[in-house]
Amino acid sequence: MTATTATLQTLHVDDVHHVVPTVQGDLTLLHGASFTIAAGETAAIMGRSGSGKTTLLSIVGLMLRATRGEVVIAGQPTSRLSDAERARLRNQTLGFVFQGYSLVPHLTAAENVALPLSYGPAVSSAERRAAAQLLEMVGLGHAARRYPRHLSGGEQQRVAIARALVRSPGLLLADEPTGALDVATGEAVLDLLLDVARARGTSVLVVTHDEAVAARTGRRLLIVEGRLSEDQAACAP
Ligand SMILES: Nc1ncnc2c1ncn2[C@@H]1O[C@H](COP(=O)(O)OP(=O)(O)OP(=O)(O)O)[C@@H](O)[C@H]1O
Repeated sequence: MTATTATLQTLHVDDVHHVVPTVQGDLTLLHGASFTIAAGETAAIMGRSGSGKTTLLSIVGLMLRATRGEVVIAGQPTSRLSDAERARLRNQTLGFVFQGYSLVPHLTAAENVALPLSYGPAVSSAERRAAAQLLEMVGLGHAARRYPRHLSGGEQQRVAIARALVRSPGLLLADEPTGALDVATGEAVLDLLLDVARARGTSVLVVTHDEAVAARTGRRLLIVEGRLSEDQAACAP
């Protein structure tokens, strides 16, 4: 891969297989998944419950090692990296949004957004300002001092989105980000996530089984029993 293509590809997944041992013998959860996400691209991974979506997202998010295949993030092949190197790359290049918000209950909204900054080098005043700005961007500047228990589900997910973007990741990974919200709130939160990510040039890979969520992204990948393909039906006129 040349340096130019590497910088244009936020993510390259090459022939990823994942096999887990079970009492009945080895179970293959992923059968050679391959795809590329370009810089600034938004895509959805769709599939039924149990098809392997979360397994694939965990591998892309460097939380799980694939049995075979390669995941290249921002031009960096990851399969041979140590756990510490993978953790560093994850903190530098990836942001995460989950269904359950996963905010720290005893920290305010502003403190939750700034939390990822504390994992790296000392926080600069510019980074603190950026965290405050992000809270404004998700429409919660007025709620900076509130604790998660005093925010609605939609508001908590907006805080989680701001937190995921605070270190300016190249790629945002979202696993069923609207799954715990009612339809209207979910749509508003997803639109916000995509708008804020686009404004910052961040690629987005969202796992969902919701057609309405997938329709808002630029591209759909379909996973059926661990086999991934482009969703051609979605591309049809
Ligand atoms: N470590 C494991 N050992 C055995 N089976 C596993 C393991 N991890 C996942 N599975 C199984 O692999 C399949 C795929 O799981 P995965 O969580 O990736 O599916 P999913 O598409 O995200 O499902 P959902 O939409 O319900 O969250 C499921 O049948 C799950 O039970």
